[in-house]
Formats: sequence, structure tokens, C-alpha cells
Amino acid sequence: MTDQFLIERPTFDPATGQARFSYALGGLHFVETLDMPAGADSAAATSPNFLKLLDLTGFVLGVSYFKLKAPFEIAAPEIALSEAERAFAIDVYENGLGEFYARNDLPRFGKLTINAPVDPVERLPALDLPDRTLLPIGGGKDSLVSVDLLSHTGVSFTPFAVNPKGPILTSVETIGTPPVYVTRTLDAEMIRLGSQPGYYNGHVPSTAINSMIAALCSLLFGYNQIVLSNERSASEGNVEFDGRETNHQYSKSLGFELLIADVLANATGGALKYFSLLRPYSEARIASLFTHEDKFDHVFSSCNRNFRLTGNDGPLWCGECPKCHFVFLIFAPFMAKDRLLSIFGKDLLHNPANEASFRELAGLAGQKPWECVGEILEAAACLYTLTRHADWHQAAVVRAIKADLLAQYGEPKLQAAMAECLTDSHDHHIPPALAAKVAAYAV
Ligand SMILES: CC(=O)N[C@H]1[C@@H](OP(=O)(O)OP(=O)(O)OC[C@H]2O[C@@H](n3ccc(=O)[nH]c3=O)[C@H](O)[C@@H]2O)O[C@H](CO)[C@@H](O)[C@@H]1O[C@H](C)C(=O)N[C@@H](C)C(=O)N[C@@H](CCC(=O)O)C(=O)O
Ligand SMILES: Nc1ncnc2c1ncn2[C@@H]1O[C@H](COP(=O)(O)OP(=O)(O)OP(=O)(O)O)[C@@H](O)[C@H]1O
Repeated sequence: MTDQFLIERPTFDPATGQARFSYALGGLHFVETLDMPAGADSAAATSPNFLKLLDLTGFVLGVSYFKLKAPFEIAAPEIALSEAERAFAIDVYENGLGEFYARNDLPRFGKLTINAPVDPVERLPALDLPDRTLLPIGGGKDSLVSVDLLSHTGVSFTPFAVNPKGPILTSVETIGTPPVYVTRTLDAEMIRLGSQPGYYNGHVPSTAINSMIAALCSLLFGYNQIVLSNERSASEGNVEFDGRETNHQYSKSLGFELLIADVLANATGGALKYFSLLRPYSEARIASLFTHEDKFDHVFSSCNRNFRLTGNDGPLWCGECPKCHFVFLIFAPFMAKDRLLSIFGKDLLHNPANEASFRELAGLAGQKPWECVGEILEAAACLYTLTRHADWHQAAVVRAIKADLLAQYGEPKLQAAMAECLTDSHDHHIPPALAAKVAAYAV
């Protein structure tokens, strides 16, 4: 077995805007690059704060290469880590790869070691960052709800995306504000090996990756806050494995948000803030907020087939995956039926072939899918609402599932769950003044 994953010190060339990240695994060598837009602040690019973030980004991007063999030792002899940074890196390589370990049956929790020098400095001196907001755009409903909330509370923002394609590009065009786009080029040999015998493959924490890239851009282009659009439902995991709950969406969870926010604050002397604007909300509540604005209806998509590295040549919504089914389900109670059908191009709840998938989403069969879907009880509550909805109670899937849904949960629990979905949580880290404005708008 390969016994070590080596992370070399990343480099950044202010003249070209290119960052290079080099890794070694056994006899294999890999390089990943990030190409930032022109116009970076060259002084910022040589600051200790930026170099610290670059080092940490090297750790986070490394997961794609590490996973080919998943050795127990990670070595970074040139990168000094404070105690909190080491804990952050372990979290990314353990919980961030939780789905990968569970699906490949690899017990790694609590067993990884990082061999890197100790950085005695816990917090770097403060940077001066302008009061500006970077808003990552994923092409789906969530970040567009953040667009609506920020726009209506008077917070201007710059859209940000890594490898923008399809719905990200069309959504940003519709927003109409010039974006910051970064081109991320993964090592082609790593992608090739991922499908070869003797190598592992699986899910990586993409939000952690995109967030670190956003942090680099915040320093290079002058932003003091990164606003994520991660819902509270993202904190619910999928299955227990090796003594822990694993979560497909781990790097969207509240726990991870707190860790990364702390690391970014320490690297910038408190100058860079990181929080999710949608943390108070369930996915169902986000769906209800999305209905307020229809200008994105035909440019957005939450279907992940759009976001493969090679892009998508199919329809905006495949209509077959759990994410399409889940998003259709949570829109249905809140959106006019003809609008919903015009977005998806078909009625996913009236196709008996989809019954098994909706059963999984609602916890009536199998396990929560390894996909970006909301909580089991949330899906069950939305389905229950549809059993009493004039437009939907006759839909084939709703009729087929109704009796089992009521038998499993009972009406009082489903009613309470729907009420809970529509009640905003206070467990969030939005700056208080912004939280108050958003709460006043999002009634
Ligand atoms: C688009 C997508 O969902 N991709 C997942 C899929 O990969 P697939 O092979 O179908 O296509 P590609 O994404 O083009 O990947 C090709 C190969 O490259 C590897 N790879 C890709 C990106 C990367 O950063 N590192 C890589 O090593 C990949 O393993 C392939 O071999 O299945 C993969 C295996 O399960 C997933 O890892 C791919 O997921 C992407 C990394 C991705 O960006 N997914 C997001 C849409 C996503 O799932 N977001 C979650 C949040 C997860 C989190 O914790 O942050 C969400 O929205 O809930
Ligand atoms: N390519 C990307 N570049 C930058 N940020 C991204 C990218 N893809 C996703 N994100 C961000 O990561 C977070 C999680 O993505 P997620 O897919 O849940 O959001 P979304 O695309 O807005 O909505 P949906 O859940 O409907 O797909 C969001 O804040 C999103 O803006």
C-alpha cells in the first residue's frame, strides 16, 4: 500500500494570476492549477495572509489526489500549521471525505496523521479589506435566493464561480453584475486513474474547495465577506459508518462553516468573514422564497449533471436523479403548478417510474440518497402537504405513497414537520444587522 500522500508548498505568480498545487502519491506526481482573473492586488499576493491561505488551499485541493489511494499519512514538510489549522485539515480529510470512505469501506476516521511543522502563530495580523461581498453562485436555486435576499436588503455583491458553466453562466448573466470567475484545472492523470483498477474514486467536499478559492480571490480582489448559500438541512447526514455520521454535503454543514470561518478569520486577523445567508432555512423554506422572483426560472438548474467537469449536453433538468425529484417536490407546495411544469418540462410526480426514488427521499425505503437533497422528514412533510393539495393529490406518485406515508409517520408528526420546515432557525452566524434586515424581508 502507498504509505504517504505528499503536499508540496503551492506557488502563486502575480504576473500570470496562476496558482500551482503539486502533490505526490507513491511514485505518482500531480499538479492542479487555478487561473485567477487579471487585476489582482500584487501586494496582497505576497502578504503572509495570502500565503497562509494558499498553503491551506493546497491541503484542501489535495483531497482529489489523496483519494486515489487514501493512505494513513499526509506529509507537508514545507507547510507549517497551527493547532487549529491542523484540526481543520484533518476535518477536511476525514469528515469531508466521509461519503468516500463509507462507499469504499475504508475505515480512516481518527486514524489519519499529518506530518507538518508546527506554526506557533495562531492568528496573523489584521488585513485591511474593503467592505465588499463575494457571493458564490452554484447555478441552482439556493444561491439565487441569496441574490434576492441581498438585493432586497441593499447589499451589493460580486458573483463568484469556479469553472462556471451552463446554469452558472446564464444565472450570472441574468443577475447582470460583472463576476469573478476562476478556472480550475485538475490533473488529467488523476481523473484517468480514478477509473482504473487499483485506485479508489468517490466524492470530495466541493464546497470546501470552492470556498478556499473564494478566500484567495477575496484577498487578491478586495472582499471582506464570502456569503455562502448553504441551507440548514445540509447538516443532516446520510449513513453511519466507522462510528461516525457521514454526510454527502459535509462541507455545507454548519459544523464545517464554523471551522472554516475560524480558519479564514485567523489567517486574515479577523478581516475576512464567511457565513451562510440561508442557514436559518430548510430547503422547503428556500423553495418558497425562490417563488418570489421568476426571472431565473429558465436559466437555473439544481441538477448536478450540469456541473460535471466536461459539462452537460442534456436538458437543464434530467428529471431522473434524486436531486431533480427532491427539488420538484419542495417547489410543488409553493409554486403555481404551470410554472413548475414549465421549469422542469414534465411532471415528475405523475410518473410512476419515479415512485421508488420519492420513497427513498421520504424515508419509506432504502437510505437518504448520496446527493444534495434535504432532510428525510422535510421530504415526507412536503409529500404529506401534497396529499391535501388541490393540484397534486391526484398525482400518481402522491396517491401511491400516501397510505404508507401516513402509516409510517402519522398526521400529527407530518403536520409538525411542515410547520418546523417553515420556522426559521436562530442557529446561524449571519452578522446581526444583516440577519435582522433579511428576516424583515423574508416573511
Ligand atoms: C458534477 C458532479 O456531481 N460530480 C460528482 C460525480 O462526478 P462525475 O464523475 O459524474 O463527474 P465530474 O464531476 O466531472 O468528475 C470527473 C472525475 O473527477 C473527479 N473529481 C472531480 C472534481 C473534483 O473536485 N475532484 C475530483 O477528483 C471525480 O471523482 C471524477 O472521477 O461523482 C463524483 C464521485 O462521487 C463526485 O465527487 C462529483 O462531485 C463533484 C466533486 C462536485 O462538484 N459535486 C457537487 C455538485 C456536489 O456534490 N456538491 C454538494 C456539496 C458537497 C460538499 O460537501 O460540499 C452539494 O451541492 O450538496
Ligand atoms: N462552481 C461553483 N463555484 C463557486 N461556488 C459554487 C459553485 N458551485 C456551488 N457553489 C456554492 O456552493 C454552495 C453549495 O452549492 P449548492 O449546489 O448547494 O447551491 P446552489 O447551486 O445555489 O443550489 P442548489 O442546491 O439548488 O443546487 C453554494 O453557496 C453555491 O453558491
